[in-house]
Amino acid sequence: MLRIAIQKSGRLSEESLNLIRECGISFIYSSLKLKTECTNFPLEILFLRDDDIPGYVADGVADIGIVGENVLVEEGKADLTVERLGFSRCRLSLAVPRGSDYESVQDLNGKNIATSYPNLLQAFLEARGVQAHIHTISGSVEIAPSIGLADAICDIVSSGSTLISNGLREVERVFKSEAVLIANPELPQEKQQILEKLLFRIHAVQRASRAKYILLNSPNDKIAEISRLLPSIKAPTVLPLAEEGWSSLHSVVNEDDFWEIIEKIKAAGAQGILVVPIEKMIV
Ligand SMILES: Nc1ncnc2c1ncn2[C@@H]1O[C@H](COP(=O)(O)OP(=O)(O)OP(=O)(O)O)[C@@H](O)[C@H]1O
Ligand SMILES: O=P(O)(O)OC[C@H]1O[C@H](OP(=O)(O)OP(=O)(O)O)[C@H](O)[C@@H]1O
Ligand SMILES: [Mg+2]
Repeated sequence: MLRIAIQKSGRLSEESLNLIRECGISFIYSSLKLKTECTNFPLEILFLRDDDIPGYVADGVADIGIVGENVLVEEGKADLTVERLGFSRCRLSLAVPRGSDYESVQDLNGKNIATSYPNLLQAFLEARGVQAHIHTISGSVEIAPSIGLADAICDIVSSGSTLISNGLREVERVFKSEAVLIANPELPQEKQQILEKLLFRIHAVQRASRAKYILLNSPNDKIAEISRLLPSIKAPTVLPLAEEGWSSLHSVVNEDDFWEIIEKIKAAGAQGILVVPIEKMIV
């Protein structure tokens, strides 16, 4: 049985649970239970505070875990990373009171900065030759300037609305983060095999989430041209339509390139274009 540690309650929790579910793994979830065994895969889930996850994985209390890169790097455990997961994207930023005359990072020399990420902040300031006083606090960092605790803050930003609500202005980006899967580097072979099975499923889910299945009708004399414009796993599928001279083309396109491809194939004569989500994708 492989043990995975995920955040009990917070910004990582829902998507961590979703990822496990999308891998076809079932479990009984109750917000009061701190541990659950999956029913159809050799996995046990531990629900923990996110800050504790890198330490537990490094010590082998949990075999693998899901945590924000910001916490992982802050704790000096980046080498545990196995896979970037693409959710809970955010940044660690420096912010100052909105009315402040801040111009460059040098203005922070000698200033007090409140943060929950002293190591990441120290490394950022050191690289720019800035010496500031770092006050480490564990939460509600955005309140610090308004209660006279600090001149600036360094905290997680996503939409920026917490900064705005607290009269702050983002001035420097210190670190970019997303959720990552981490693993103990010395897993016994049986656990390593379970991890590989899990990774195989995660890759299928990730690939599918970026891809769309596309179906379209094409005049037979345009099949070659449209096929050249369509990316695919191997080559597009071509099926005859009930109407003479027409075929249906099926393929897989990446979400990022999607609109550009649609424009081109439409111009080349494609009609009746349907785009549908893909649940799993194994290549
Ligand atoms: N607003 C946000 N948008 C996207 N991701 C975020 C956001 N805030 C935080 N994160 C990411 O999610 C992680 C967990 O954030 P959260 O605010 O739930 O942590 P926490 O309050 O320290 O939780 P815990 O109680 O488990 O210690 C962060 O370390 C960061 O990687
Ligand atoms: O830029 P925004 O979209 O406003 O998000 C940023 C906020 O989100 C996180 O806190 P969260 O809401 O998770 O609460 P917490 O303080 O309990 O961690 C983070 O610590 C910021 O305060
Ligand atoms: Mg925490």
